[in-house]
Amino acid sequence: MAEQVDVVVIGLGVGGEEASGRLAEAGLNVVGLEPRLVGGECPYYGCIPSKMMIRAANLIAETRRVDGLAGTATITPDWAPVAQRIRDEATDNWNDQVAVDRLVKKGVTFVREHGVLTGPRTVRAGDREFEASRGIVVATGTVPFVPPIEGLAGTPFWTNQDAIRAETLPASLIVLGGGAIGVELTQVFARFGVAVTVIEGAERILALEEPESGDLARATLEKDGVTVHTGVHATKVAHDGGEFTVTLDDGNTAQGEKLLVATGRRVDLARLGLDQAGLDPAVRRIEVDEHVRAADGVWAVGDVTGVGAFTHTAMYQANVAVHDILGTPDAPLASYHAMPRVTFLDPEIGAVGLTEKQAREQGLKVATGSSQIPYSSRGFIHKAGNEGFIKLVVDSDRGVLVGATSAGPTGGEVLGALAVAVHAGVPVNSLQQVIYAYPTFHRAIGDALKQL
Ligand SMILES: Cc1cc2nc3c(=O)[nH]c(=O)nc-3n(C[C@H](O)[C@H](O)[C@H](O)COP(=O)(O)OP(=O)(O)OC[C@H]3O[C@@H](n4cnc5c(N)ncnc54)[C@H](O)[C@@H]3O)c2cc1C
Ligand SMILES: NC(=O)c1ccc[n+]([C@@H]2O[C@H](COP(=O)([O-])OP(=O)(O)OC[C@H]3O[C@@H](n4cnc5c(N)ncnc54)[C@H](O)[C@@H]3O)[C@@H](O)[C@H]2O)c1
Repeated sequence: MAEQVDVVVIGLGVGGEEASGRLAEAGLNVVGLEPRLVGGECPYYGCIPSKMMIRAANLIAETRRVDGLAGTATITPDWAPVAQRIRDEATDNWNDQVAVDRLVKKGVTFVREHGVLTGPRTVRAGDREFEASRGIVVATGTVPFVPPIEGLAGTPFWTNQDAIRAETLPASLIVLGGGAIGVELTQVFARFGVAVTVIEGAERILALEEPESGDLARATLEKDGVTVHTGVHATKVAHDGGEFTVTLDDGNTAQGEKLLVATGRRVDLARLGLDQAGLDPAVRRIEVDEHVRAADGVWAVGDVTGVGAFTHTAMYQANVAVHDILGTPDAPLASYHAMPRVTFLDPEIGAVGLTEKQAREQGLKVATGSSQIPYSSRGFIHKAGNEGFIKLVVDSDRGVLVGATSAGPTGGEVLGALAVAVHAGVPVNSLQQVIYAYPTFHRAIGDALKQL
């Protein structure tokens, strides 16, 4: 007999944890299913441990900038405190008891099982079955996409999970894929002395961002001693027990003690039973409407929806789902026109909304303005490590920003102002009247606006 509940949440990563906890706190009878770690990818293998690694790597780089600005400094990089901090402070050695307790305290019935839809409102979890009167929230995230390259399957390649777990570092590393995961981890390992080679199939790394961002990221990594191949594909991977050899379609080869595959993510819906809820199990993402509804009585949140694979997106969609399920009057509707993202390189590369190319492809009449951080007063003062730029993308017909990039020492923080402008459609002539404090990095926004 199916147990009667209000809501079943399948997958308790960032999105599912937020949705289930909030719904339970609102008084609903909520079951949360998670076979692995409550919290998902972000706290255990993603955002948090990777940003701890980045913090450490940036300290090394910043120490190396002391010479000539503040005296002399030497640093001997040591991975041990980073690996230890990831175990002690980020992941509790990959133990989620604290997260489980927090969720249960909010009133969620936690079941450590894989969930399978068995009908429009029913979910099987191990030997239990639940019938959800209000509905089901699918928050099952993604898994690494491993491309079908000859020889790759069966080799001991790393995914992000292995990279985050590393207790010792290899002498050399090949990184397949120059997206967010690839470039962030590349810079970390390079700054700790690993000889890193990046292989990216697209013409630039950070291929979906402005070309200026990819060029800056490449220059930055090369300054850290990284070898970057772009516009080339791996055709073959071999592992001889000690070393990987990757053959490229331009005839070159790359060698490394480890190989990190960071070629994107994919949904893993094969065993979810989506067809039982009237959804196509072969989809590459679960499409949702502005209420994040996927079907009658089914909501989907987070990476599984394919709308920007970010923790902030999962939280945002969870909030929309919670209000819709609770029937809140004037519930918020999902809109992604001001999607922010920050690649935590040094310099940080933040962006919001459309790139110039995307805006043109949408048929907008586009104007752009840009400024260079090193030529701003604050950039001049900062000196070593001051690389970066602001780029604004304007819909000239409406006179509003539709996209922007902010790269620099605090590029992700400066992005906040631009995200507000794109989100709220603040008129450009109003942005031009803002008093930008002197001498801040964000004052470079004012310089870029002068070009419009
Ligand atoms: C290295 C790395 C760095 C990142 N850095 C950032 C960053 O700095 N900022 C940022 O915003 N984002 C970052 N991300 C992305 C971020 O981690 C994801 O966007 C976020 O985790 C998505 O949350 P989610 O809830 O959709 O999915 P997930 O966190 O993937 O959680 C999904 C959960 O569902 C479970 N599940 C799957 N199938 C079932 C089933 N059938 N039944 C029950 N449970 C199931 C899984 O076990 C998993 O725990 C990073 C990702 C990586 C890999
Ligand atoms: N700072 C952040 O917010 C952050 C950090 C890390 C990850 N993430 C999220 O995680 C997601 C996954 O990250 P990711 O870096 O794996 O994916 P991605 O989609 O960002 O980048 C994958 C890259 O691999 C390349 N690629 C694919 N197949 C290839 C092949 N066979 N050979 C060479 N290159 C190939 C693609 O062209 C692409 O540039 C991102 O989309 C992002 O949303 C976010």
